[in-house]
Amino acid sequence: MRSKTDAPRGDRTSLEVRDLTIAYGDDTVIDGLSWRLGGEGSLVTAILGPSGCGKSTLIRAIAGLESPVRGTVRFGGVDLAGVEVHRRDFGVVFQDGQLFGGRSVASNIGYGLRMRRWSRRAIAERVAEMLDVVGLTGYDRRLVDTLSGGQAQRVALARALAPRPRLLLLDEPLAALDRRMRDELAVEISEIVRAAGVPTMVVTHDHAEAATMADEIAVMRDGVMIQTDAPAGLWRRPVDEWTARFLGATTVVDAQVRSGVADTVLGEMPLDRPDGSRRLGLRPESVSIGPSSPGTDEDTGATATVMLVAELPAGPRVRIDTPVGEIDAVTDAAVAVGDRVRMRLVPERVAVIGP
Ligand SMILES: Nc1ncnc2c1ncn2[C@@H]1O[C@H](COP(=O)(O)OP(=O)(O)OP(=O)(O)O)[C@@H](O)[C@H]1O
Repeated sequence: MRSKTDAPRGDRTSLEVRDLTIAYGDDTVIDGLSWRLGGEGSLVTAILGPSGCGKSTLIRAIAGLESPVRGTVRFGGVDLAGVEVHRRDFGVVFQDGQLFGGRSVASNIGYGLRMRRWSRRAIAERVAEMLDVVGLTGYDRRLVDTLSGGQAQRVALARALAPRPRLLLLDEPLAALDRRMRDELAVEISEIVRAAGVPTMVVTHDHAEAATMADEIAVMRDGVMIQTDAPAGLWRRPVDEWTARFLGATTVVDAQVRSGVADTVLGEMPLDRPDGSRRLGLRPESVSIGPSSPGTDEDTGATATVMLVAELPAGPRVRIDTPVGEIDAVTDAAVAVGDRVRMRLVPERVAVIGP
């Protein structure tokens, strides 16, 4: 699909906000945020956070679409205050693409190039190249109004990347698409921006989407960056209970760590942490159940009763009654409602909460 790649431009770590404060009237949405985009080796950063936490506000402020009450947005060390949106050299894609209706695909993709006064020939070449990159070769004359949602977002991405921006800002680019198209396009966007070598910030509230696209995820809550980490680090070591639950932990249990073993009411698991108290975040995949061995399992207390069995595409999901209440778990064994079962914690699927 792609024939050429663009040379990386700009310093990957050079977008930075300092003491950024944004308000709508009396409502301060971001209050003194200092944050830098992109850790070492990271090209794509996802901002993940619940609805209303200020993700779009942040990306709009970086794009120059919101004016800070206080603080700065800097790129490459340069304060962008007073630098107009189109002079920031950032590509932006919104949820609904915001294509220019009544115009062709080629006209949309060439927009930023005409603004920059590229020659007609250079524009035609770049548009053809971008159509190839986003898999829409042959669509140049199509009116954008006739495109599917997925095609329209591809055109929006091509339009944003055509002028070779130094930063790409994606605000919920897949939110308006159906699940299958989202999954497909998340992979494609990730491949395209990596081939282009453009540092990218993508706002989403979908965990899977964030993990698919990004090397690094920043969790935002009430205008504050709570934790920034690679996806695996985030799932396994959330900084606090709120983050663990936001990332999908449905149950939080206390554990006593002694000599590399964490002991909980749901059973034990190896844990390479100093002796002491810990809290563990569990999602359904963190607990696996199997047949109980009467007499032995009962001693450890790690038994439960099956309340419900749901046959999901990824395998059976069970609801079990445990000493900490009803929780969801997974199983490979054939179990039925009412069965007494043994619980096993799956260490690599358990979130260890805290620094
Ligand atoms: N133009 C505006 N005028 C007034 N309030 C606004 C405006 N835009 C956003 N807000 C408010 O600011 C807060 C943060 O909104 P923002 O859109 O940045 O959140 P978000 O994290 O992107 O949410 P979502 O995931 O739902 O898009 C919300 O309370 C929202 O109602």
